[in-house]
Amino acid sequence: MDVKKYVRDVKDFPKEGIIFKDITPVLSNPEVFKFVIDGMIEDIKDWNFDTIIGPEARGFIFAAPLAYKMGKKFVPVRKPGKLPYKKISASYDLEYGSATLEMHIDAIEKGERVIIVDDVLATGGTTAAIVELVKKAGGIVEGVYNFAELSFLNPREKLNDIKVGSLIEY
Ligand SMILES: O=P(O)(O)OC[C@H]1O[C@H](OP(=O)(O)OP(=O)(O)O)[C@H](O)[C@@H]1O
Ligand SMILES: Nc1ncnc2[nH]cnc12
Repeated sequence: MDVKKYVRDVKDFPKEGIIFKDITPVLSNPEVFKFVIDGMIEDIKDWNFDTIIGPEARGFIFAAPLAYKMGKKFVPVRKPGKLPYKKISASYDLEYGSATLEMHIDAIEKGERVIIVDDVLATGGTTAAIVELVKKAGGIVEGVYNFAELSFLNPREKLNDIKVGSLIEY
């Protein structure tokens, strides 16, 4: 299946000069969404991890079904002020601005192996910030896996020697 047919380019959103990859046509077609989730699982089935971290908001859409189907623990990383308990935080730049992400202080145990799952890997800023959070908590990043990767923005440069995979690449 040509999954890219279901990703819509929206010019100048949310800022002039950005071509936004709109995933809603993937989500509105149950057959395509199933193909995508199953394909993502197939790609990472041999990775060695206990836990999937998903960043708010679009990361949740892919990370949670993967955690459910693979029988793994799910950890949400959220925008500031959303998590109720004690938190650790990291700030970062992304394609269209800068932001802070938070994770519960007890979300990950020392030595726990985690992967980070998101919809789009663009500059890599979001993922690099989550790697920092996992390291602060004493966890080990097994790898990073995305629905779509914007390789023309060179996100892997920010992620050094971390294993990176993506279902589709631009
Ligand atoms: O690689 P980067 O340059 O960091 O960009 C990728 C991030 O940007 C988007 O999230 P956004 O912060 O727009 O939030 P949303 O999921 O709530 O829409 C996307 O879902 C990724 O998490
Ligand atoms: N161009 C883009 N499209 C969709 N999500 C993004 N997150 C960062 N850059 C993006």
